[in-house]
Amino acid sequence: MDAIEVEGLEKRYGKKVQALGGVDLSVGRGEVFGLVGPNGAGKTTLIKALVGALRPSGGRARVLGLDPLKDRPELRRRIGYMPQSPVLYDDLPALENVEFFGAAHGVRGLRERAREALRFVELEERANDPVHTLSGGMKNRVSLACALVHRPEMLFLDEPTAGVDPRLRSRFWAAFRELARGGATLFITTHLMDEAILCDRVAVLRQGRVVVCDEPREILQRGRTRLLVREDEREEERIIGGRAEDLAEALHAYGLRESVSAVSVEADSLEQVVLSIIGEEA
Ligand SMILES: Nc1ncnc2c1ncn2[C@@H]1O[C@H](COP(=O)(O)OP(=O)(O)OP(=O)(O)O)[C@@H](O)[C@H]1O
Repeated sequence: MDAIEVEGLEKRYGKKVQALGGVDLSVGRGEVFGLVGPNGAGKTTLIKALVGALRPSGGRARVLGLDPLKDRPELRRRIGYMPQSPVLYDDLPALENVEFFGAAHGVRGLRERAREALRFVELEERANDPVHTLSGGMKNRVSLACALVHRPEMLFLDEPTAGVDPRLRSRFWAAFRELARGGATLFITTHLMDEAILCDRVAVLRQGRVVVCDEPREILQRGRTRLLVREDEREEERIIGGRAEDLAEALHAYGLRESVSAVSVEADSLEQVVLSIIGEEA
């Protein structure tokens, strides 16, 4: 059984807004799964539906084999959820915030486990500082510690690195990979394609529908490659497909003649490919 199974999931807000228009996707156990898409595409709505924080208007969702609404108490014990904006008690020390979440999950050996979670996000030395004295990035790290204090099998992270500096971002991603190596499944929304590329698979959501769901390198192959060849005094530019085979085929024509003095290749980035997919769909 997959960690997440979603079929035809719909969510309407009132009569006008259809936030999810029939989402189908599945996420395997131990996978690091990325969800990308423009503002308002429905990413947060989908996460909320999966953690049992809202009632879908239609379709079906299973997380760890459970119904997010009917089985919410059990689901909450087994998943961690880091919402888009940290929900923390500003006046309480970082450690007590983590303990609060741990206590809600009935964690045993609470103090030690909360310390361990803060150590994991490298904030142990700020454990006793009130949250309002921490920087934005540090608050995000406390929020991540709160989401994983009960060692969940599955983590939902809604833009966990928004407003986080590049060094800290790479630390977060190292932490995500470590959790996945330990067997956890991660479901992460992001706007950053250099993060999406680190996921095992990525779904692109647009206007409440999944338009692509694949491994990043497969998505990249949908892009275009710009080939520039200088031969004698002439420079020739060709646009070819994004697969390695497309490049080989295009180069056959030149046979690496000595007169070919320079070849340069520019492949679309994941961001360009995703933007063109979103554009095509529009
Ligand atoms: N509580 C709500 N009531 C009414 N409309 C809502 C509500 N929450 C979200 N929406 C609408 O649903 C759509 C999807 O919103 P959602 O927050 O899921 O998008 P998102 O992909 O997470 O966006 P972002 O990248 O900006 O965080 C948007 O049109 C949004 O305005």
